[in-house]
Amino acid sequence: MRRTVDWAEGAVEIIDQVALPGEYRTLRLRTVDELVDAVRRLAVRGAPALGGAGALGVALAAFAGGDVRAEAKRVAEARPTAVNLSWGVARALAKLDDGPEAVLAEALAVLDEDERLNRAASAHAAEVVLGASQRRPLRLLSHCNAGHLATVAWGTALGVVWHLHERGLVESVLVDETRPLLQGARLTAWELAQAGVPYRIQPDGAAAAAMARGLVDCVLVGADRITANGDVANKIGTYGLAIAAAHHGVPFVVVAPSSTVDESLPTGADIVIEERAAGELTDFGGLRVAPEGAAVFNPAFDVTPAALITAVVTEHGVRTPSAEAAHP
Ligand SMILES: CSC[C@@H](O)[C@@H](O)C(=O)COP(=O)(O)O
Repeated sequence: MRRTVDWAEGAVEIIDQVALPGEYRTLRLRTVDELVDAVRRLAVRGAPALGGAGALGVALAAFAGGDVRAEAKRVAEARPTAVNLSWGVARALAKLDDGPEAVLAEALAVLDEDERLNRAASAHAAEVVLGASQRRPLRLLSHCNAGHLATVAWGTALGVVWHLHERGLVESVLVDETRPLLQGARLTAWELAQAGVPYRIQPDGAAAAAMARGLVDCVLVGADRITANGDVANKIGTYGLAIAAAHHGVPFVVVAPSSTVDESLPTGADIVIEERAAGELTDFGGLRVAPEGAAVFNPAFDVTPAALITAVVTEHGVRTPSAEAAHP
Protein backbone atom coordinates (compact mmCIF):
# COMPACT_ATOMS: atom_id res chain seq x y z
CA MET A 1 0.00 0.00 0.00
CA ARG A 2 1.24 3.55 -0.67
CA ARG A 3 2.22 5.81 2.21
CA THR A 4 -0.69 7.44 4.04
CA VAL A 5 1.03 10.81 3.76
CA ASP A 6 3.78 11.75 1.30
CA TRP A 7 5.29 14.57 -0.75
CA ALA A 8 4.47 14.70 -4.48
CA GLU A 9 5.19 17.45 -6.99
CA GLY A 10 5.40 20.26 -4.46
CA ALA A 11 2.29 19.19 -2.52
CA VAL A 12 1.37 16.97 0.40
CA GLU A 13 -0.38 13.85 -0.87
CA ILE A 14 -2.62 11.93 1.53
CA ILE A 15 -4.90 8.93 1.34
CA ASP A 16 -8.31 10.52 1.92
CA GLN A 17 -9.53 8.70 5.04
CA VAL A 18 -12.93 10.39 4.96
CA ALA A 19 -13.71 8.65 1.66
CA LEU A 20 -12.75 5.14 2.90
CA PRO A 21 -13.92 2.41 2.76
CA GLY A 22 -16.28 3.41 -0.06
CA GLU A 23 -13.58 5.00 -2.18
CA TYR A 24 -9.78 4.70 -2.11
CA ARG A 25 -8.43 8.02 -3.39
CA THR A 26 -5.65 10.48 -2.73
CA LEU A 27 -5.82 14.24 -2.13
CA ARG A 28 -3.14 16.80 -2.97
CA LEU A 29 -2.84 19.54 -0.34
CA ARG A 30 -1.05 22.55 -1.83
CA THR A 31 -1.40 25.13 0.95
CA VAL A 32 -1.20 25.26 4.74
CA ASP A 33 -4.92 26.12 4.77
CA GLU A 34 -5.73 22.92 2.88
CA LEU A 35 -3.49 20.87 5.16
CA VAL A 36 -5.01 22.30 8.36
CA ASP A 37 -8.48 21.64 6.98
CA ALA A 38 -7.59 18.03 6.11
CA VAL A 39 -6.24 17.48 9.64
CA ARG A 40 -9.36 18.94 11.26
CA ARG A 41 -11.70 16.87 9.04
CA LEU A 42 -9.64 13.72 9.81
CA ALA A 43 -8.87 13.21 6.11
CA VAL A 44 -5.43 12.54 7.58
CA ARG A 45 -5.50 11.24 11.15
CA GLY A 46 -3.79 8.97 13.69
CA ALA A 47 -0.89 10.25 15.76
CA PRO A 48 2.13 9.10 13.71
CA ALA A 49 0.48 10.11 10.40
CA LEU A 50 -0.16 13.54 11.93
CA GLY A 51 3.55 13.77 12.75
CA GLY A 52 4.39 13.27 9.07
CA ALA A 53 1.66 15.66 7.94
CA GLY A 54 2.86 18.30 10.42
CA ALA A 55 6.45 18.12 9.18
CA LEU A 56 5.34 18.32 5.54
CA GLY A 57 3.06 21.25 6.43
CA VAL A 58 6.13 23.22 7.49
CA ALA A 59 7.75 22.35 4.13
CA LEU A 60 4.66 23.75 2.35
CA ALA A 61 4.95 26.94 4.40
CA ALA A 62 8.70 27.21 3.82
CA PHE A 63 8.36 26.97 0.03
CA ALA A 64 5.48 29.51 0.09
CA GLY A 65 7.59 32.07 1.98
CA GLY A 66 5.91 34.53 4.35
CA ASP A 67 5.83 34.06 8.12
CA VAL A 68 6.78 30.39 8.24
CA ARG A 69 6.86 30.24 12.05
CA ALA A 70 3.28 31.55 12.29
CA GLU A 71 2.15 29.07 9.65
CA ALA A 72 3.92 26.24 11.46
CA LYS A 73 2.12 27.22 14.65
CA ARG A 74 -1.22 26.96 12.85
CA VAL A 75 -0.34 23.47 11.68
CA ALA A 76 0.83 22.39 15.15
CA GLU A 77 -2.40 23.63 16.71
CA ALA A 78 -4.80 22.09 14.17
CA ARG A 79 -5.53 19.31 16.70
CA PRO A 80 -4.33 19.40 20.32
CA THR A 81 -4.06 15.86 21.71
CA ALA A 82 -1.66 13.84 19.54
CA VAL A 83 1.81 15.12 20.48
CA ASN A 84 3.22 13.78 17.20
CA LEU A 85 1.68 16.71 15.30
CA SER A 86 3.62 19.43 17.15
CA TRP A 87 6.66 17.10 17.33
CA GLY A 88 6.71 16.72 13.53
CA VAL A 89 6.29 20.48 13.08
CA ALA A 90 9.17 21.20 15.49
CA ARG A 91 11.47 18.70 13.74
CA ALA A 92 10.97 20.35 10.35
CA LEU A 93 10.98 23.92 11.72
CA ALA A 94 14.40 23.36 13.30
CA LYS A 95 15.84 23.34 9.74
CA LEU A 96 14.23 26.63 8.69
CA ASP A 97 17.48 28.61 8.76
CA ASP A 98 18.94 26.18 6.20
CA GLY A 99 16.18 26.89 3.65
CA PRO A 100 13.07 25.14 2.29
CA GLU A 101 14.96 22.20 0.78
CA ALA A 102 16.46 21.41 4.18
CA VAL A 103 13.02 21.64 5.81
CA LEU A 104 11.65 19.23 3.22
CA ALA A 105 14.57 16.83 3.68
CA GLU A 106 13.90 16.73 7.41
CA ALA A 107 10.18 16.14 6.83
CA LEU A 108 11.02 13.27 4.47
CA ALA A 109 13.33 11.85 7.14
CA VAL A 110 10.37 11.88 9.56
CA LEU A 111 8.37 9.86 7.02
CA ASP A 112 11.19 7.34 6.46
CA GLU A 113 11.71 6.85 10.19
CA ASP A 114 8.03 6.33 10.86
CA GLU A 115 7.69 2.97 9.11
CA ARG A 116 10.99 1.72 10.56
CA LEU A 117 10.06 2.67 14.14
CA ASN A 118 6.51 1.32 13.87
CA ARG A 119 7.80 -2.02 12.56
CA ALA A 120 10.27 -2.20 15.44
CA ALA A 121 7.74 -1.16 18.11
CA SER A 122 5.13 -3.62 16.89
CA ALA A 123 7.69 -6.45 16.65
CA HIS A 124 8.62 -5.87 20.30
CA ALA A 125 4.93 -5.70 21.21
CA ALA A 126 4.22 -8.99 19.40
CA GLU A 127 6.67 -10.71 21.76
CA VAL A 128 5.01 -9.02 24.75
CA VAL A 129 1.60 -10.28 23.60
CA LEU A 130 2.90 -13.82 23.08
CA GLY A 131 4.38 -13.74 26.57
CA ALA A 132 1.22 -12.34 28.16
CA SER A 133 -1.24 -14.86 26.70
CA GLN A 134 -0.76 -18.61 26.34
CA ARG A 135 -3.56 -19.23 23.82
CA ARG A 136 -2.64 -20.00 20.16
CA PRO A 137 -3.82 -18.73 17.79
CA LEU A 138 -4.73 -15.44 19.48
CA ARG A 139 -8.03 -13.58 19.63
CA LEU A 140 -7.24 -9.87 19.75
CA LEU A 141 -9.34 -6.76 20.34
CA SER A 142 -8.65 -3.45 18.58
CA HIS A 143 -10.01 0.05 19.19
CA CYS A 144 -10.06 2.98 16.75
CA ASN A 145 -7.60 2.60 13.86
CA ALA A 146 -3.95 2.16 14.72
CA GLY A 147 -2.99 0.62 11.39
CA HIS A 148 -1.19 1.65 8.23
CA LEU A 149 -3.66 4.51 7.81
CA ALA A 150 -2.93 5.99 11.25
CA THR A 151 0.81 6.09 10.51
CA VAL A 152 2.92 6.94 7.49
CA ALA A 153 3.17 3.18 6.94
CA TRP A 154 2.75 -0.20 8.68
CA GLY A 155 0.83 0.78 11.85
CA THR A 156 1.31 0.39 15.58
CA ALA A 157 -1.33 -1.79 17.30
CA LEU A 158 -2.39 -3.27 13.95
CA GLY A 159 1.32 -3.59 13.15
CA VAL A 160 1.38 -6.21 15.91
CA VAL A 161 -1.44 -8.03 14.12
CA TRP A 162 0.55 -7.98 10.87
CA HIS A 163 3.60 -9.49 12.58
CA LEU A 164 1.55 -12.19 14.34
CA HIS A 165 -0.55 -12.94 11.25
CA GLU A 166 2.63 -13.52 9.21
CA ARG A 167 3.45 -16.28 11.72
CA GLY A 168 -0.06 -17.78 11.60
CA LEU A 169 -0.74 -16.77 15.20
CA VAL A 170 -3.94 -14.72 14.80
CA GLU A 171 -7.30 -16.46 14.99
CA SER A 172 -9.36 -13.28 14.68
CA VAL A 173 -9.67 -9.63 15.68
CA LEU A 174 -12.68 -8.11 17.38
CA VAL A 175 -12.91 -4.58 15.97
CA ASP A 176 -14.55 -1.90 18.11
CA GLU A 177 -16.61 0.20 15.68
CA THR A 178 -15.31 3.31 17.56
CA ARG A 179 -18.11 5.80 17.90
CA PRO A 180 -18.78 8.41 16.79
CA LEU A 181 -16.58 8.55 13.66
CA LEU A 182 -16.25 4.79 13.16
CA GLN A 183 -12.51 4.56 12.58
CA GLY A 184 -12.78 0.88 13.57
CA ALA A 185 -15.72 -0.09 11.38
CA ARG A 186 -14.55 1.97 8.40
CA LEU A 187 -10.74 1.84 8.50
CA THR A 188 -9.53 -1.02 10.71
CA ALA A 189 -12.02 -3.45 9.16
CA TRP A 190 -10.91 -2.31 5.69
CA GLU A 191 -7.24 -2.88 6.52
CA LEU A 192 -7.86 -6.30 8.07
CA ALA A 193 -9.92 -7.36 5.06
CA GLN A 194 -7.11 -6.26 2.69
CA ALA A 195 -4.62 -8.30 4.72
CA GLY A 196 -6.87 -11.37 4.90
CA VAL A 197 -7.09 -11.35 8.70
CA PRO A 198 -10.42 -12.73 10.04
CA TYR A 199 -12.31 -10.06 11.99
CA ARG A 200 -15.70 -9.14 13.41
CA ILE A 201 -16.90 -5.58 14.05
CA GLN A 202 -18.61 -5.07 17.39
CA PRO A 203 -20.32 -2.06 18.96
CA ASP A 204 -17.99 -0.40 21.45
CA GLY A 205 -20.41 -1.34 24.21
CA ALA A 206 -19.89 -5.06 23.50
CA ALA A 207 -16.19 -5.08 24.41
CA ALA A 208 -16.65 -5.75 28.14
CA ALA A 209 -19.18 -8.49 27.38
CA ALA A 210 -16.75 -10.11 24.94
CA MET A 211 -14.09 -10.18 27.66
CA ALA A 212 -16.58 -11.58 30.18
CA ARG A 213 -17.32 -14.41 27.74
CA GLY A 214 -13.61 -15.19 27.44
CA LEU A 215 -13.41 -14.15 23.78
CA VAL A 216 -10.40 -11.84 24.09
CA ASP A 217 -6.78 -12.89 24.73
CA CYS A 218 -5.28 -9.41 24.50
CA VAL A 219 -6.38 -5.80 23.89
CA LEU A 220 -4.08 -3.85 21.54
CA VAL A 221 -4.30 -0.08 21.15
CA GLY A 222 -2.18 2.82 19.88
CA ALA A 223 -1.64 6.15 21.62
CA ASP A 224 -1.90 9.86 20.95
CA ARG A 225 0.26 10.98 23.86
CA ILE A 226 2.10 9.07 26.58
CA THR A 227 3.13 11.11 29.61
CA ALA A 228 6.29 10.67 31.70
CA ASN A 229 4.49 8.50 34.28
CA GLY A 230 3.09 6.16 31.60
CA ASP A 231 -0.48 7.45 31.36
CA VAL A 232 -1.86 7.13 27.82
CA ALA A 233 -4.23 9.37 25.86
CA ASN A 234 -5.98 7.49 23.06
CA LYS A 235 -9.34 7.40 21.27
CA ILE A 236 -12.36 7.88 23.53
CA GLY A 237 -13.41 4.53 24.95
CA THR A 238 -9.86 3.27 25.53
CA TYR A 239 -10.06 3.98 29.28
CA GLY A 240 -13.25 1.94 29.62
CA LEU A 241 -11.64 -0.91 27.70
CA ALA A 242 -8.66 -0.86 30.07
CA ILE A 243 -10.95 -1.02 33.11
CA ALA A 244 -12.82 -3.96 31.60
CA ALA A 245 -9.55 -5.70 30.68
CA ALA A 246 -8.17 -5.27 34.21
CA HIS A 247 -11.41 -6.63 35.67
CA HIS A 248 -11.24 -9.74 33.48
CA GLY A 249 -7.47 -10.27 33.69
CA VAL A 250 -7.00 -9.60 29.96
CA PRO A 251 -3.58 -8.14 28.98
CA PHE A 252 -3.82 -4.54 27.74
CA VAL A 253 -0.91 -3.50 25.51
CA VAL A 254 -0.20 0.00 24.11
CA VAL A 255 2.06 0.32 21.06
CA ALA A 256 3.53 3.60 19.78
CA PRO A 257 6.72 5.07 18.35
CA SER A 258 8.73 7.13 20.87
CA SER A 259 7.57 10.32 19.08
CA THR A 260 4.27 9.76 20.94
CA VAL A 261 5.99 9.99 24.32
CA ASP A 262 5.78 13.46 25.88
CA GLU A 263 8.32 13.55 28.71
CA SER A 264 7.43 17.21 29.37
CA LEU A 265 4.08 16.26 30.89
CA PRO A 266 4.29 14.48 34.27
CA THR A 267 0.86 12.81 34.13
CA GLY A 268 -2.17 12.34 31.91
CA ALA A 269 -4.05 15.01 33.86
CA ASP A 270 -1.94 17.57 31.96
CA ILE A 271 -3.05 16.41 28.48
CA VAL A 272 -5.36 18.70 26.49
CA ILE A 273 -8.27 16.59 25.28
CA GLU A 274 -9.83 17.63 21.98
CA GLU A 275 -13.59 18.21 22.07
CA ARG A 276 -15.28 17.81 18.72
CA ALA A 277 -18.41 19.20 17.10
CA ALA A 278 -21.87 18.31 18.41
CA GLY A 279 -22.97 17.25 14.93
CA GLU A 280 -20.79 14.12 15.17
CA LEU A 281 -23.30 12.85 17.75
CA THR A 282 -26.57 14.55 16.89
CA ASP A 283 -26.41 13.41 13.25
CA PHE A 284 -25.67 10.00 11.74
CA GLY A 285 -24.94 9.53 8.05
CA GLY A 286 -26.30 12.99 7.32
CA LEU A 287 -29.53 12.30 9.22
CA ARG A 288 -30.48 14.12 12.41
CA VAL A 289 -30.95 11.53 15.19
CA ALA A 290 -31.01 13.66 18.36
CA PRO A 291 -33.69 16.18 19.35
CA GLU A 292 -33.12 19.75 18.17
CA GLY A 293 -31.13 21.65 20.78
CA ALA A 294 -29.68 18.49 22.39
CA ALA A 295 -26.55 19.28 24.42
CA VAL A 296 -23.50 17.15 23.69
CA PHE A 297 -20.31 15.93 25.44
CA ASN A 298 -17.96 14.80 22.68
CA PRO A 299 -14.34 14.33 23.84
CA ALA A 300 -12.27 12.69 21.09
CA PHE A 301 -9.85 11.07 23.54
CA ASP A 302 -9.55 9.83 27.10
CA VAL A 303 -6.64 9.08 29.41
CA THR A 304 -5.87 5.57 30.64
CA PRO A 305 -3.87 5.53 33.89
CA ALA A 306 -0.56 3.68 33.75
CA ALA A 307 -1.72 1.29 36.49
CA LEU A 308 -4.27 -0.27 34.11
CA ILE A 309 -1.76 -0.92 31.32
CA THR A 310 0.16 -4.20 31.01
CA ALA A 311 2.88 -2.64 28.85
CA VAL A 312 3.61 0.48 26.82
CA VAL A 313 5.84 -0.64 23.96
CA THR A 314 7.93 1.59 21.69
CA GLU A 315 10.75 0.83 19.24
CA HIS A 316 13.01 0.61 22.30
CA GLY A 317 10.92 -2.18 23.85
CA VAL A 318 8.73 -2.06 26.96
CA ARG A 319 8.85 1.46 28.36
CA THR A 320 9.43 1.86 32.09
CA PRO A 321 8.25 5.23 33.43
CA SER A 322 11.13 7.17 34.95
CA ALA A 323 11.40 6.64 38.74
CA GLU A 324 10.87 10.36 39.23
CA ALA A 325 7.68 10.36 37.17
CA ALA A 326 6.32 7.22 38.81
CA HIS A 327 6.83 8.63 42.32
CA PRO A 328 6.54 12.43 42.02
C1 LIG B 1 -1.30 4.60 15.63
S1 LIG B 1 -2.63 5.57 15.91
C2 LIG B 1 -2.89 5.90 17.60
C3 LIG B 1 -3.95 6.87 17.82
O1 LIG B 1 -3.67 8.04 17.10
C4 LIG B 1 -5.33 6.30 17.43
O2 LIG B 1 -5.61 5.20 18.22
C5 LIG B 1 -6.37 7.37 17.64
O3 LIG B 1 -6.87 7.56 18.71
C6 LIG B 1 -6.65 8.24 16.46
O4 LIG B 1 -7.66 9.18 16.69
P1 LIG B 1 -8.17 10.07 15.48
O5 LIG B 1 -9.16 11.00 16.11
O6 LIG B 1 -8.78 9.14 14.49
O7 LIG B 1 -6.96 10.80 14.94
